Amino acid sequence: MKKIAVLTSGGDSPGMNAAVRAVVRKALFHDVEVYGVYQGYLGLLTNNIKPMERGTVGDKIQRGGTFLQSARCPEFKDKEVRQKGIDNLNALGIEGLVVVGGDGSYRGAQRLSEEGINTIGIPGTIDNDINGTDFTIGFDTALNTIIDAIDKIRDTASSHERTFIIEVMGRDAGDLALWSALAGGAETVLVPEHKKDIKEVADKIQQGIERGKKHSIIVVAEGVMSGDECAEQLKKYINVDTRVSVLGHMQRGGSPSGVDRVLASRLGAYAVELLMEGESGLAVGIQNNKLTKTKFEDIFSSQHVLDERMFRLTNELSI
Ligand SMILES: Nc1ncnc2c1ncn2[C@@H]1O[C@H](COP(=O)(O)OP(=O)(O)OP(=O)(O)O)[C@@H](O)[C@H]1O
Ligand SMILES: O=P(O)(O)OC[C@H]1O[C@](O)(CO)[C@@H](O)[C@@H]1O
Ligand SMILES: [Mg+2]
Repeated sequence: MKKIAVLTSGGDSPGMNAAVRAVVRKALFHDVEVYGVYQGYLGLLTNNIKPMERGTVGDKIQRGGTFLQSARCPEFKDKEVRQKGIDNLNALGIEGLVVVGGDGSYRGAQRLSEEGINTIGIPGTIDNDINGTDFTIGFDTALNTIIDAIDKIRDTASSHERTFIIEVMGRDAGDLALWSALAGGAETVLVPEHKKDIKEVADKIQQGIERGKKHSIIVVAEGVMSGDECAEQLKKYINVDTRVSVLGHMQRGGSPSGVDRVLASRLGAYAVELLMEGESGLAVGIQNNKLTKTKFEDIFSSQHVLDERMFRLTNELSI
């Protein structure tokens, strides 16, 4: 393998730059040429592909976002459209591709691998919703951003004896909501994986007030309902002063944590090693602190599941 390329795709996540840096530096270390594809799969189609040197990824490890930029490119699901991207890679003599992204990006990577480009996925999403890895790059940073917000909101919630509803990201996956609720000491967490009766939530808050609690914090994943809707529903059962905080895209930004930088560096280098060994159609990950590789078909064979023990623990500790 003499030439490879790397791209970032889907929602950006802190640590994507560190992953790209690792891919570039590891490849150059082994005298493999590296290209950067800008704007994810869209850049493959528009031929926005440029050679990268060691210096291209200098001063990037600490930066949030992705300097390669990202895109949602729905037309990439079309085989004929994808062929244009494959032709662009072939024209440059690029034999291997590293895709840093989430589950949707992996679908595209799987197709490319079936259609003749050796492709390896790296899990880069704040959602932590990918099978085959305990953690995705960006989850730890986003989690800490949310915890910081919860801690600050708790101060003002307590001063004013208010119930705060904090809406966090997660359309289908409750990991960010669950982990932040546990770490932030929230009273209740609402995740897409579990239906929860709002009356039960209201009863719990009422019991807390009766025990002398000065504030309550509810973390709701956006996929369950909006923070405003949650407040509306709560009002049907309990008369408390509520406020809603929607954390939004701030959760996706910021300098990556040490954990995310190290994870990104390890996974980026491992992806290059696998390409050099002629591997394709799989994604790298970390399980029990060991680097692992999993075929895309195995990753997609089951749904990502929430840690049920952690879910129960969060409820037990917040009573
Ligand atoms: N079935 C598919 N076939 C080919 N390409 C796909 C497919 N699904 C998604 N993609 C490509 O992957 C891109 C990213 O997917 P998506 O928007 O779902 O984000 P993601 O990678 O899951 O990241 P995140 O969930 O963190 O935002 C899509 O815009 C599209 O270009
Ligand atoms: O930036 P966009 O396209 O609005 O996407 C937001 C979504 O992306 C994610 O951050 C990552 O998939 C989700 O948690 C969120 O719902
Ligand atoms: Mg996704």
